[in-house]
Amino acid sequence: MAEGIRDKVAILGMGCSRFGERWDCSAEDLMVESFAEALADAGIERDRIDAAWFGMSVDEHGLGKSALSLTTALRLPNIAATRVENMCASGTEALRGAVYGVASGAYDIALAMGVEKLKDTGYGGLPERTKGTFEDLWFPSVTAPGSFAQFASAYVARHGIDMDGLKEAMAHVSWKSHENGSRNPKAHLRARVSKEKILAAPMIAYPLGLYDCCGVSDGSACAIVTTPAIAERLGRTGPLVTVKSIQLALSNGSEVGYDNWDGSYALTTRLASERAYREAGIRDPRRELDLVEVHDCFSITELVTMEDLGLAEPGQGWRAVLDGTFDSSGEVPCNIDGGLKCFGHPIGATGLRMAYEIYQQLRGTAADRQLNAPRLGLTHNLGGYPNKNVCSVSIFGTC
Ligand SMILES: CC(=O)CC(=O)SCCNC(=O)CCNC(=O)[C@H](O)C(C)(C)COP(=O)(O)OP(=O)(O)OC[C@H]1O[C@@H](n2cnc3c(N)ncnc32)[C@H](O)[C@@H]1OP(=O)(O)O
Repeated sequence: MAEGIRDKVAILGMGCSRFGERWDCSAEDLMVESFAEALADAGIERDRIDAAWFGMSVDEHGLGKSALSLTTALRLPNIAATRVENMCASGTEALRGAVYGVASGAYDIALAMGVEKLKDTGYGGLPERTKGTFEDLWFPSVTAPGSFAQFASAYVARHGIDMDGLKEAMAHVSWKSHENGSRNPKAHLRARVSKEKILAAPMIAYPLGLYDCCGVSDGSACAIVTTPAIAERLGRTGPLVTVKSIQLALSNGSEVGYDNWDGSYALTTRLASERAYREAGIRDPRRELDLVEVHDCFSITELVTMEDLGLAEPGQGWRAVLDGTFDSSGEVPCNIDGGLKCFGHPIGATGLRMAYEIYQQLRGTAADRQLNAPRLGLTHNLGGYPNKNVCSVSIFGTC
């Protein structure tokens, strides 16, 4: 029976670029920025890295879908490197490759890098033609805000609450993200915004207004991983952060193909989190998890995800949000770094950016955002649309 990866791999170093509108930088510059931080944090030279995984989602490369853009940008020493793509879970997919490579014993030290340079492409949530570097990207009939907005209408229909009540809870989610983002020097959108302003904002896709949407950002994040024994031999100081679980669940068509999914929740989040909790040995996530970083591409996604992860009862997530359960001072702080909403959402970097925040928090290096001695944190990505998606759930800990 497969025994999983629990505690077989430790994070030796992590880095994250500043996110935002980085017109002055190339994707290579962004990768060098996060890689330099991760190397310094790991305390190793680049030639100690045995293998690399590279997550990127939107852009086609002139070099095909290889990882050459990574190995040339970082001048990696002719090692094995693989590009992976799994929508918004691409960064976590890169981390999964690196962690599994080390856990299998094939490599001592591996790198996971995620990057996306979205602003240059014109990518965004509105329905229009966008430009890739080499290929036009064209979403003629569906947009991300339009698709995720349907979570909200399905949620009110299923749970019999009114849309005004739900909008208030969604405004709380966005208000919290802006509060958290304002304390993060690497975040893209750092302005604090009142709930009144959030509720009065222009509509993007009913009922999602401007502040219910994540930003469109450039950025990169990376991790260098190894075994706990090698980390110790390398003289790693401070709390050792290990990977407790990484699980993925992908839609198989049942949401759209059968009639028992009503659109008010993400089936894959429920499946991936059940598996992740089992692998990590977690029985009561709300009590055991000290913080979570979830895929708040839209405020309603965060709210629904709290229920799908078992952090709120079905139909009660909106109340828990309004009670402050997921605020920075709440029972389970969520998206303490600003989340996709305010840190930004350069798609291939997002999963690793979330891991970066958990890593900082567990090591006690999160500066103004530091929580009181957290020991266990979770990251969650939902790529694609509610009716057909890739979900990843990862758990990291120091215990
Ligand atoms: C992809 C998957 O697999 C799954 C997913 O994650 S789905 C999510 C994918 N990502 C998206 O859909 C992105 C959604 N967001 C957007 O498209 C855009 O932010 C938007 C359409 C909501 C607004 O874009 P826009 O109207 O072109 O705004 P833009 O011209 O860039 O900026 C105007 C101002 O609003 C601000 N702004 C832009 N987006 C903002 C946002 N989401 N929240 C707060 N402020 C925002 C800008 O900072 C700017 O402020 P200043 O005037 O003070 O400089």
